[in-house]
Amino acid sequence: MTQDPSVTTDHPAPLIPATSWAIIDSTLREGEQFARGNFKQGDKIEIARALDAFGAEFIEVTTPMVSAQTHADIRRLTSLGLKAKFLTHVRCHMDDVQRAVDTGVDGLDLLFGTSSFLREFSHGKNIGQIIDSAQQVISWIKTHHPDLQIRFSAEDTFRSEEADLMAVYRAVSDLGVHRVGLADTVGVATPRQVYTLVREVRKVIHAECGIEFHGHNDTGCAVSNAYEAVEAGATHIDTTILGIGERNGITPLGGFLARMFTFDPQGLIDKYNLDLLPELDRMIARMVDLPIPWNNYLTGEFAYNHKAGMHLKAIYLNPGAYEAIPPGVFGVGRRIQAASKVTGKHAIAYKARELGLHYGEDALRRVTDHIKALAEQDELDDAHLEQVLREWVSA
Ligand SMILES: CC(=O)SCCNC(=O)CCNC(=O)[C@H](O)C(C)(C)COP(=O)(O)OP(=O)(O)OC[C@H]1O[C@@H](n2cnc3c(N)ncnc32)[C@H](O)[C@@H]1OP(=O)(O)O
Ligand SMILES: O=C(O)CCC(=O)C(=O)O
Ligand SMILES: [Mg+2]
Repeated sequence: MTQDPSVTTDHPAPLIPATSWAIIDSTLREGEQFARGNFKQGDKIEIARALDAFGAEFIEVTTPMVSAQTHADIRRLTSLGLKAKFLTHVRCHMDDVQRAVDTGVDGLDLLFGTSSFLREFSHGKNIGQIIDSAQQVISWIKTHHPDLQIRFSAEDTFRSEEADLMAVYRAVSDLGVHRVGLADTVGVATPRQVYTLVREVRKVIHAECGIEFHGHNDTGCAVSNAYEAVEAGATHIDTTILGIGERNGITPLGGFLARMFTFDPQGLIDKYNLDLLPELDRMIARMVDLPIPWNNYLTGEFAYNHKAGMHLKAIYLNPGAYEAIPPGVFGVGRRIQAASKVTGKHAIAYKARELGLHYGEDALRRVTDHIKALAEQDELDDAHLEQVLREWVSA
């Protein structure tokens, strides 16, 4: 195989520079809401260290209101001396905030549901009361803990009235939050809606106020929506390793990075230790006792499996012909599956050459057809292919 010429890191100006956004990895918050997310303190430390080694800029942890143990866990995490900044996700309520401020975190991610669903069935507050609570809580934090970053998110953003959202975002921006959050809590938003709303929000908040996007994957749009958010000017994207979270989860770290790599490969290579991604995915798969999905972005067992003859011919010449992202950058390998009924003579010739066998053109056609016929009968593996190639070369 030729050297991998598909790594193109010489874009003059990336379409979306990796410096324009940061990851808030929420495996230790949203991930704890996953059906099988039940991390003990040791697991949390392992996850936090792994995310830090990877280069995640922020690590979001569950609210200390959960329990005394969770409170102690957060204090332990923030004492590890990691480079990543810790944020804790708390209700917009004085009790929660006062409990959170002594955990050693760098910031508080406040939230309040603004949709009619959540106003009626979750907390019972109207928009005026939400703004009043935000004012009380944010002013208190800014007075007593001015070093803490503050983010305010309108939970269930995409089922909220736009006028309500703008009133809330304008108010919290005026109160001096560092970021506002848009949350697609039930995974219903379309990419276009995300793009449009981020642009609208940008108009009512201060220029230095960041925009965070949190997207669930109920309708399969979590990665696209995160991408559209960034394209529209979002500065922070929530991810979890393998996408774990409530129901079927949120934007997966690997999927989001795969998407963004195509716009600024060198930017991602500079920012993150991308080849640690497989370890992150394996770590969470082990902890939640589930396999990594076979079609997982980048790290799934078959994410880099190449099989069809037409593909294989080109792949041997330049893997970029059928790969958007070179696997080696993310610490994974590709697999050439030449032994199948959809194989072709170029793949078989290549395999033969690897074994030091030479086939003339006619013999190559014959052995290729034979291999295809065998594969029509039964699965063929590489060992069987090798055996056939050795037998037929002298036949
Ligand atoms: C979409 C998301 O993922 S949002 C984040 C979800 N995260 C969590 O729920 C964190 C884990 N949760 C917990 O440990 C518990 O739910 C606690 C400690 C937060 C609260 O527990 P409890 O006091 O037993 O209340 P419970 O969970 O039954 O009900 C939620 C309460 O939060 C209130 N609430 C809901 N959203 C908010 C908000 N944004 N700000 C303030 N209060 C809120 C509700 O009104 C309700 O309080 P009430 O009983 O006074 O009406
Ligand atoms: O705080 C946020 O922005 C997101 C909360 C959440 O998990 C959600 O809305 O799905
Ligand atoms: Mg969520």
